[in-house]
Amino acid sequence: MEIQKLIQQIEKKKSMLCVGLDVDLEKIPKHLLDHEDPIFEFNKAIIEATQEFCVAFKPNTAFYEAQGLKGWAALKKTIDYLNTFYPEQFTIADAKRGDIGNTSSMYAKAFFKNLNFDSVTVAPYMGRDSVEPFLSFNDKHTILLGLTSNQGSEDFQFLKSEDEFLFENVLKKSQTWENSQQLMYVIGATKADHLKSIRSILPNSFLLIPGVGAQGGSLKEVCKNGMNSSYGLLINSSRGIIYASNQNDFAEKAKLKAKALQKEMALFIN
Ligand SMILES: O=c1ccn([C@@H]2O[C@H](COP(=O)(O)O)[C@@H](O)[C@H]2O)c(=O)[nH]1
Repeated sequence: MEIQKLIQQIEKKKSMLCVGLDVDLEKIPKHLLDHEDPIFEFNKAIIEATQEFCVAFKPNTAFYEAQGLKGWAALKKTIDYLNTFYPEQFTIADAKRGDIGNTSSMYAKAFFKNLNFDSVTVAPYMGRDSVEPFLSFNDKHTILLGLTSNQGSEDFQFLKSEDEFLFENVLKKSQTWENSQQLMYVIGATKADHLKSIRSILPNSFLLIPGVGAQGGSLKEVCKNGMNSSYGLLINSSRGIIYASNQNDFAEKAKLKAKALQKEMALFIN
């Protein structure tokens, strides 16, 4: 999907919400387990209930890979469902890949060609040649882990050299890579106090922001510090939406959570 189309959707829906489809069989309503494909049944209900309030969906592939072949099949059915019935939704495979060049090319093929996601998350640690194979897909987006939401981000991402944090160095260097205009970045909502300085490095890039809700990040702080003139944010919530209830009313409750987040975001969208 072209960025312009994503921006139009944000304007139309007054939403920057990304719904995370992190499906854990132990957390979904028990009655769904009787279905042949409980993960897909759950996703379909969540997508139907929340799509009017969001502009993106993000399955985290770990939750599907953990279920083996059945999980991968459910992931494929989910992305096909989105591409068929909601092609206006931006899709993110949260897979956090990256390897030597020829292997990265295969990861890119898997998520962009085979599964047909709009974007995939990629770890920057192996450097330029591990990321450029993803960037060679013209109509697709590579979302680089910039500053993550977890506590362990302190271990490496905040190491300082020549007055610069390692994560800042990663952001700057990645902007010199070929087709860097196709890069987006993951920045944790729990690190909202760094968003202003990140915007001085990346004034135009879209940022995927996980960590509101269950991880305690503030939506208001994220919007205040992280938006740019093209909105520039996709704000993810997974558990806070999809596990709002584990009863028969799970989809209705997810809808209410998505609606509440959209309402809060709308205050920041013209
Ligand atoms: O820094 C990061 C990078 C990725 N994530 C992922 O986002 C969602 C967050 O889920 P919640 O339930 O809303 O906390 C999940 O898939 C993470 O793996 C992140 O949280 N932080």
